[in-house]
Amino acid sequence: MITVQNLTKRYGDHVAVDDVSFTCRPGQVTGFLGPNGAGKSTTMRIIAGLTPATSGVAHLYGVDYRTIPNPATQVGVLLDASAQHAGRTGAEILRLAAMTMGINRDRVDEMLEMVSLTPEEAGRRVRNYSLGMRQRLGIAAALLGDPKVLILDEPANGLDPAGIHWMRTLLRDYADRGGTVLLSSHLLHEIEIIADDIVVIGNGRIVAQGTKAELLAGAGSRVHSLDDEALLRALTAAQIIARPHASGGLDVDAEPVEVGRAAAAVGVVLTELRPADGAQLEAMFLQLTSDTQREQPTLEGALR
Ligand SMILES: Nc1ncnc2c1ncn2[C@@H]1O[C@H](COP(=O)(O)OP(=O)(O)OP(=O)(O)O)[C@@H](O)[C@H]1O
Repeated sequence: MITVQNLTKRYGDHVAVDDVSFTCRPGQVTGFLGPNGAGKSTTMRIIAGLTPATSGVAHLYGVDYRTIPNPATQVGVLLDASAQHAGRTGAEILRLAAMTMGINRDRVDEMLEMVSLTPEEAGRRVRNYSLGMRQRLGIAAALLGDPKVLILDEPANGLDPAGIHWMRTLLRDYADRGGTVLLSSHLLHEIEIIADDIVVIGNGRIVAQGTKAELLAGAGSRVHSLDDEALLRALTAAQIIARPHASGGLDVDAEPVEVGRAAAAVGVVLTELRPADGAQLEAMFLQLTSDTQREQPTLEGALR
């Protein structure tokens, strides 16, 4: 369980984290979303005892990280996969960590196998690792002490699609066994699939939080039919707002059952009907953080 209460971090005049409060529940994956520079890493660093807060508290099971004896056996942290000693091999890094934690070295081989680093790769120096291999090693290090809480900053960074799928399964399994996961990611689709709870931060302030179901409730439907024009007319007649989607079909501000009813009433054949997905989280994210998004420069100048 992670409890963050009225957390503020100032760097000089700059407020990086501004009165932030949220809770991460055991058995759930909490997705932490926000644009670049929103304050995600700073918040996670404070929770993991690496940066002092200016005010407010960040507690793990009711206590400050820095007061936990042998914290790596309670809290697994992956904040920067490139922060490992580049001159050591993956296996050496894990063995040293196991020694520091006072845990059995057999666990190192178990973890290497779990993150799919082969013995040959584990014997290579980390400076020669790809980003995805570093992430796998970082995840192995975070899980080494069999902690109850995981704090992961952009763990999917650099992983290939199979790696992302693997991580998703791993974290789901971990949470299902009662673990608490706080996970930041820029991959909104990933968060949409894996997170149970979502916290959105913009400019250091929380702009939304809740269960994924709450935040995406009423997100509407995506529908494809053999006659979208007739369907659009039928929906409009039923006072349901709908608009054509850029890649075909319609986005509808109503639940699938209402769309199906309107289509059935006019005999339009549906080829696909489902609750709106990832695009909806993206729309929510962009809307909630619109004040804090950077301007997107056009390519005009660059292409000249
Ligand atoms: N040590 C520091 N000194 C001064 N400013 C800092 C320091 N660390 C972070 N900041 C500032 O605090 C703000 C929040 O940074 P943070 O790294 O927490 O954002 P983030 O949400 O993790 O961003 P990203 O998605 O780009 O990783 C930024 O404006 C950043 O420049």
